[in-house]
Amino acid sequence: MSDAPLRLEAVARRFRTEAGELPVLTGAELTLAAGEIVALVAPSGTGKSTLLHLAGLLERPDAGEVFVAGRAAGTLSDDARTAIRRTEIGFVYQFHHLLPEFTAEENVVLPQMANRTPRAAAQERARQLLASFGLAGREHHRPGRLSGGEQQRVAIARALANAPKILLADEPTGNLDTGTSDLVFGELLAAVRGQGVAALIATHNPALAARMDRVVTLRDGCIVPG
Ligand SMILES: Nc1ncnc2c1ncn2[C@@H]1O[C@H](COP(=O)(O)OP(=O)(O)OP(=O)(O)O)[C@@H](O)[C@H]1O
Repeated sequence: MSDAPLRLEAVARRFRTEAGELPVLTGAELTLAAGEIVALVAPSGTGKSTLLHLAGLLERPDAGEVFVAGRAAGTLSDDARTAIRRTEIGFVYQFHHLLPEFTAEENVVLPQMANRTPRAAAQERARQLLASFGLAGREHHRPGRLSGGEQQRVAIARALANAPKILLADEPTGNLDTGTSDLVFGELLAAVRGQGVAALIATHNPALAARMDRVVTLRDGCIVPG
């Protein structure tokens, strides 16, 4: 399935530490089908964030290959990888990483303008996305004036702003209380399903993982069914 949105082929990554070489990933294989939502559930320190960084072209593997929409990323220049990241991939982190001096709307507009969307169209999409997350009327609030759940909703809207094919999320509701986490996570899943985005979502929460299409884990640096 060469045109799957995301495919990892024998991906390996090791780090040099004071204690010696640490082989974190040793041959990770994963294919995300179009619109498929996969939970990545694995103990702390087994390489979930490392895997997401490689899948998102933020880092390069020591061996193996990452394919985005069938295109091998390894041979591409950093600029070409940045362009793919901007157009094809959305990221959500545990902490929202919103720009504090910009409003909610501007935080969703900026990645679109970086992608050459005209401002008016970007604003329209930002308003629609924010409204779909229940944030109508709060578009002009800065992150500091929003609750934790609202901030995370803005971060999800921002990740979806450029209509990516792939969403990568690292504990996207991990800093919220249980009730808010359940709500925001449900909204994230609904948005991802509604837009047909393929998603790889790391979580420690088995109840959240059970709401996805498939669960995988990491064992000895490889991806296995969870
Ligand atoms: N840049 C780095 N240099 C050295 N070691 C690193 C580096 N990045 C990650 N590691 C190590 O690689 C291992 C995997 O880290 P990673 O952050 O991918 O795990 P994780 O499964 O996401 O953990 P958590 O659930 O705690 O976030 C850890 O032992 C970590 O200390």
